[in-house]
This record gives sequence, C-alpha cells and structure tokens, in this order.
Amino acid sequence: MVRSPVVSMEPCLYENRSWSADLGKILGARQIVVVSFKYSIRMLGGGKNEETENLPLNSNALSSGLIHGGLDSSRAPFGAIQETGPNPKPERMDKTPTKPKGRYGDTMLPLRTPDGHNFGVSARNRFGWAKSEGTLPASETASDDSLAEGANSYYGQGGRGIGGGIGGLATPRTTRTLARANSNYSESYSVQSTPNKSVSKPPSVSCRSKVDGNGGGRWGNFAALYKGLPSSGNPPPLVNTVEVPHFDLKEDPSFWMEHNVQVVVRVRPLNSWEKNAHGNYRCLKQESSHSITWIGQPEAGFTFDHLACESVDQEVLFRMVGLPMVENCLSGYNSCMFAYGQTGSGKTYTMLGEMEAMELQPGQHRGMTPRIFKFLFATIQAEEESRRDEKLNLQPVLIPCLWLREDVKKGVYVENLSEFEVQSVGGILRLLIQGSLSRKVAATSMNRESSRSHSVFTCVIKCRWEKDSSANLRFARLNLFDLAGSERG
Ligand SMILES: Nc1ncnc2c1ncn2[C@@H]1O[C@H](COP(=O)(O)OP(=O)(O)OP(=O)(O)O)[C@@H](O)[C@H]1O
Repeated sequence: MVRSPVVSMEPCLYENRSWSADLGKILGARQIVVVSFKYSIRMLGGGKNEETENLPLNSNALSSGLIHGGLDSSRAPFGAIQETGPNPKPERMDKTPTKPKGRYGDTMLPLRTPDGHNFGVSARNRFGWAKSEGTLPASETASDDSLAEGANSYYGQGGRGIGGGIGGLATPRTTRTLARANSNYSESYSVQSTPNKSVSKPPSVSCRSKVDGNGGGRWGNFAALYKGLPSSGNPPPLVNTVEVPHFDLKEDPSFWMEHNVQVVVRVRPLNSWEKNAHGNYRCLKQESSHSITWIGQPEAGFTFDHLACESVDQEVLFRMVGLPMVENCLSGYNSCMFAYGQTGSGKTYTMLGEMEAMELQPGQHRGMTPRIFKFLFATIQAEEESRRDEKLNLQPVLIPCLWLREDVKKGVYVENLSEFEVQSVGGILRLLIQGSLSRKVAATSMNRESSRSHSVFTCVIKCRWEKDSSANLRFARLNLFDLAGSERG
C-alpha cells in the first residue's frame, strides 16, 4: 500500500508547472480537464453510491460543479473555418465569430444526458436537471417551445451565456497554464493553481483524541494500515465522516473562460478487502471542496482545484467534467480528460467504468467515456434534425490507441493510425470495448486487474453546415486518457 499518493501526485501536477502546459501543446488542446485520483482509506458512505440513474439529483451536488457556464463568443474556436462560394476553400481561422444563439447557429436544442436528463427544457439551474420537469424520457422529441426556452436560458441575459442548461458552454479565452489572474475566483481559489503543501507538525495527543475519539492507539493502527498490514489492537478509529461540499463551483459563466486546466481529485470508496482488513476508517480527511488532509505523521494538507468525495458518483462526475467537454468540442475547441494516479485508485473505473456496464444499456457504473459518447451522439442527432435546412453534418471519427512518436517535421504523431468512422454510440462503445480488451492488464499489490498500459481515446468531431451561401467547417478533438497506474507512492 502506498503511503501518500498526494505526495507523489504533487510534483507531477504542480511542482513541474509546465506539465499541463506541455500536454496542452502536444494535444493541441485549448482546454484540458485533468481528473486525478487519490487513494483513500475511508469510511464507505452508507450506500450513497447506489443512487439510481435518471433521477434528478440532489441540488447541492448540482448547484456546484466543474462545468462550463457560458459561451465565450469573443474567441474563435480552434477549428472554425468558413468557406465561401460554390467551391469553398478555407479562408481564415474565424477569429471573431458572430455570437451564435445556439451551439453552432440559430437554435439551441434541449439536451439530455445519456440517461435522459433534459438540459434545455427546464434549464432552471445550470444543468437543468434539478427540476423534475427537466427530466424527460430520452425517447421524447423536443417541441419548439422547449427549444426556445432552452435557448433563452442557455444564453441568458446579455447573450453571455448566463443561466442554466448545459448549453451554458464556455470556452477558455486564452490558453493558460495553471495560473489564473483577474478571475472572480482568484481570491477564494488562489491556492488552486499553486497548492500549498502545508506540512504541519505531528498532531498532539489531544488532537488525536479529538479525531479518533478513543484517545490513543490511532497512530499505531494507522501505521499498520499505511503499510497495507491488517491493524490489530484497538478498534479502528473513525475519522471525521462529515460530508463536505464537493465541486464547489459557483454559477459563474466566466469560470470556463478563464480556467483552461482544472484538476479534480476523486476519492474512491473503500473496497470490501480494505474494509475487512482495516475496518471503516481512513487516512484522509476532506476539509473543504478544495483541500484535503492526510492524517499521517507529519500531517499534511493539500489543495486542489476540486475534490470529489466518494459520494460523487459517475453520473455527477460526468455532468461536472464530461459534459462541458462535449459542449466545448462541439463548439470547435479541443478538449482532454486525463486520469492520473496510483494503481487501484479508480482511473479505469472513472474513465471506462465497469466493463459489463458498458453495454448500451445505461448502468450506474459506466464511466466518463461511454457517457461522453452517448451524449455526443444524442447531441449530434438533435442538432442535425433541428438544422436540416443548413445541411448540418457532424462526423465523429474515432482514433484507436497506438504508439505516440515524435518527429522533427511532423512533431508528435500517432504511428500507424487507422481511423474509424462511426455512425452511432453503439459503434463507439464496441470499439471502446475492443480497445480495452487489447489493453495489457496484470495484477498489482493493490489491484487485481491493473492496467499496465496507457489508453488514449481520441475522437475528432467534424462539423459542416451551410448558411447564407457559405459553407462552414468546424472540427475539434476530444482526448480521453486513462493512464497506467503508478505503484510508487
Ligand atoms: N468511485 C468508485 N466507486 C466504486 N468502486 C470504485 C471506484 N473507483 C474505483 N473503484 C473500484 O476499485 C477497483 C480499482 O479501480 P481501477 O481498476 O479503476 O483502478 P486504476 O486506478 O485504473 O488501477 P490501475 O492503475 O492499476 O489500472 C476496481 O474494482 C473498481 O471497480
């Protein structure tokens, strides 16, 4: 068992500041969402993970989150090209696009998550799922009224994308590294980009008593746990189990215009082996939605952009980090989700989910990738239907996992890449399963089915439409990474 994954994570994510910027360059991404993980020994949250999909979520979880809040019309999408004339040629990168009323043009459709959450219709809050009237069966088609309401709420006042609905799509104005200036969040989040590793002295006896409630023995037990050995002696102490707010983002559309790279640390629940071996106690204490303390010797506190405690299930996480990426891509901006962390910490669970749950039927353990593609296809279909007159054509092209090479002329490229054109979410999921099966898997001390290879799932989305006798072309890449786990703490 690794001692403190936070310690190992920190140098990678923060001390080497160019890490995420370099990644952005390699991928050509204008926005990167980084999902990171922390191994946790903690109490299982009383069945909270059993939440059924397709139900409106608890408003606390919904009102806060890592999601785009508004459309930045002042910045050109990465891949926007306008073609003119009967034989159109790309003329220029569209630097000052006219402010669209919808994602690409005039209409804004009500959108649903893969599980049927409807975004555009209710749009009372940011995502439109807090209100029951916003949840419709996925098979229902949208009415014109709902389109209008969706469009209004999407762009809100002043056309800056204020208000509800996932359509509250914002894209970062500039490519940034982790630093953020002049942000509304700069004060309260000032530590996000430059997290303080506040290593304090070993806690005093009174502090231990307060934490574990049994006045002693805690650190002995913890030391055993820490090394992966069954604890013995005193009963396992309980660390603070109070739920803290997670995804504490405010309803501020400017957030995603000013923050390109965000790091989310997800804490997974204890598994049955850990509970049997160590009981229900944990070595991490979440202090707030941004900071967490490792209760070791010495105690150490860490701050991240966002912390997702174990009660954040796949659906919530998807809405917070996955859904904005789809929106971003459909607007022509590259996006990337990157799962990094210790072996057994939950990267594959987050990115792919459990394999048996990856069939077309929605399952609560499906990960970000199938959810993202299901949502992507639903959105494409809705857009194409609503904009038939513009001959809107959206083509996702899937690029499977292969070797990354670097060439003086070509730069970074993927060798022997074949591309598959896909027509449905089923096609994508089948390819995804095929790719996952050819992934090297082996047992580690912490994970019986540990991914021993990196997985990169790339989808290029091309969008072509005609309007006012000109043809428009837009394209973007969506990169989803599930890295092989590190066994080092
Ligand atoms: N949030 C979660 N809720 C429930 N179970 C989880 C969660 N995260 C991970 N798990 C479970 O923990 C185990 C390890 O997760 P997973 O295989 O995703 O780890 P990993 O980080 O990908 O490991 P490796 O790097 O070794 O491949 C799996 O059995 C998975 O189902």
